[in-house]
Order: sequence, then structure tokens, then C-alpha cells
Amino acid sequence: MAKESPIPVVVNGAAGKMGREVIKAISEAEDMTLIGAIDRNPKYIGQDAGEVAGCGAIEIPILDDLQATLVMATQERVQGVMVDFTHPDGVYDNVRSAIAYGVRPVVGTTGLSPAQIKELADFAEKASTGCLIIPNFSIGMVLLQQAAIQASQHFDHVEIIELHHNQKADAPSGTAIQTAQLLAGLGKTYNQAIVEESEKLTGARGCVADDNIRIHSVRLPGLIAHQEVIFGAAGQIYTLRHDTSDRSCYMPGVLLSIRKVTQLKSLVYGLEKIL
Ligand SMILES: NC(=O)C1=CN([C@@H]2O[C@H](COP(=O)(O)OP(=O)(O)OC[C@H]3O[C@@H](n4cnc5c(N)ncnc54)[C@H](OP(=O)(O)O)[C@@H]3O)[C@@H](O)[C@H]2O)C=CC1
Ligand SMILES: O=C(O)C1=N[C@H](C(=O)O)C[C@H](O)C1
Repeated sequence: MAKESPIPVVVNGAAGKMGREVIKAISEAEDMTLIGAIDRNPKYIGQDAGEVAGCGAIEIPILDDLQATLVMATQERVQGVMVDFTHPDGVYDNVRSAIAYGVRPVVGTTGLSPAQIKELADFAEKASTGCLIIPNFSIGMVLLQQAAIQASQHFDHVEIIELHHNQKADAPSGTAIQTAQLLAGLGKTYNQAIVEESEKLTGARGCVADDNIRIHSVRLPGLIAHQEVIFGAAGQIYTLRHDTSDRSCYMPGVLLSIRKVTQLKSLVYGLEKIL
């Protein structure tokens, strides 16, 4: 039987912490092939993407022209996928461009607003193009969120603390926002105040996300990505915690998403929907 053609993949943000990890993972996956590597950081333009990623030369240079690379992807026999780990300020335009060219986006970049996600969903729907937006690719976080949903049936008070490295641009994290959304969709009213609170220093009580769930963001060198969901009730505290110690933890989810997005015709948000 003839072997299926590998999925052609463009990585946007190729020189970044996640982009490098994704390029390594793709280089080890038999059913996909890297056809383009994009980054805006001038230090890496023209360098071999495999060498930058630390997996040896692959003869794919890092370029700064997404449009030209998407045009090239349209010439492939199999429809391509664009993996985006860039920056909140550019991700919306990147995803729109990819969809416009029929290249399916797998989006790890956080910071898209709910309105932007809705617009992208409408655009993907009209174009009948699969698109995945995944705030967190680690299986451990999906399990934490499922446990939190279960715990919310028994606790009326909950707050989220997310802790990240201090190179992170957006706060709160996309994962924390999604966690609050998942808990908010359950028809409960959380955290009813029993005293009138006043913040003596602005931000002391964190931000208020969906359904009155507060998120507190910590940024420190030495951290990678961590999240606690803390439930409280009379006489007890129930804490769920996930810790990332290496960005390789995201790669099974990224590879699965590349495979799954080729079967979709619209936008899907969240890893839990494709497991
Ligand atoms: N969904 C998930 O599971 C995860 C999501 N993330 C998210 O992914 C994103 C990237 O994270 P990370 O790899 O740590 O960040 P890095 O800053 O290490 O890497 C991002 C890279 O993309 C480049 N870049 C930024 N904007 C553009 C653009 N518009 N076009 C092309 N290249 C661009 C950056 O260049 P320059 O340095 O010049 O800005 C940099 O080289 C963040 O939003 C982060 O929150 C991270 C980990 C897991
Ligand atoms: O910037 C990061 O590092 C991460 N970003 C994502 C987020 O904002 O939730 C996922 C993970 O927390 C790592």
C-alpha cells in the first residue's frame, strides 16, 4: 500500500523557546515534514532552523516572510499546517493569513481576546478550514482542569494562581483564562463576598475573570509554567497544581494537534476537545 504523504508544516516563531522545541519534535515525527520556518528576530534570519533548534541542519532557513511561505505551502500536494508560537500582538494576523491561504493554523500563542477568537472562528467556518487554538498543550493541564470541574460541584469558592517565567508578555496566562472559563460554564455563582473589600494597593486581589473567579499572576526568573486552582470551604482547602519542568511536555499535544487539524473544517478551542 502506498505510504501517505507527510503533513507539510510551517513553524512561526521558529527561533523562540517553543518554536525550537516544535522543530525538534517535527524532525522526529515520520508523518510530518517541516517546509518553512518563520521568525521576526533578525539575529536568526537566514540561519538553519534545525541548527537553531539544536537538532542538526535540516536545510530550512529561518525567514521573516510569512506570506511568501504560506504561498509556498499552497503548492504542496497535501494541505499544510501552520504552527504559531509567536507573540500576542501578531498572532491574530498570522492566523487570518494562514486561513486565507488554506493553511490550517495550530495556535499555541496566547493573548487572543474572546472577540478575536470569535472572528477567527467565523472566518475559519466560512473558509471551511480547520483551526486549533490551544491555550495549553500539556495533558497534565487538561487533567487538572477536569479535576477542577469536578471539584467545583462541591466548592463555591475558588481562586487561580498562575506562575510563569518573567519573559512572558501576557497576563493572566491563556491557561488561567481558559480554566476560569471552564469553571464558569457550569451555572454556579462563585466567591460571594461576605465583607466589603477595599484594595489598599491596586491589584492586591488579582483580576476578576469569568463568573467572579480571581486570577493572580506571578512572574519570576527560574519559573517555567505553573498553575494552582485553590478551592476553599469551611474547614478545608483543596489545591490542584500543575508544574512544567521542561517545554517538551507540550510536544505530544502539538503533534496530535497537527494531525487532528487536518481533519477539521472549523475552529476548535482547547486540547480537551480533540483528545
Ligand atoms: N499553548 C501552549 O501550550 C503554550 C503557549 N505558549 C505561548 O506561546 C507564545 C510563544 O512563547 P515562547 O516560545 O515562550 O516565546 P519566545 O519569545 O521564546 O518566542 C517567540 C518567537 O517568535 C518571534 N515572534 C514574535 N512575534 C512574531 C511575529 N509576528 N512573526 C514572526 N515571529 C515572531 C519572537 O521574536 P522576538 O524575540 O524578536 O520577539 C521569538 O523569536 C506565547 O504566547 C506563550 O504564552 C508557550 C508555551 C506553551
Ligand atoms: O508563556 C508561557 O510560557 C506559557 N503560556 C501559555 C499560557 O499563557 O497559558 C501556556 C503555558 O502556561 C506556558
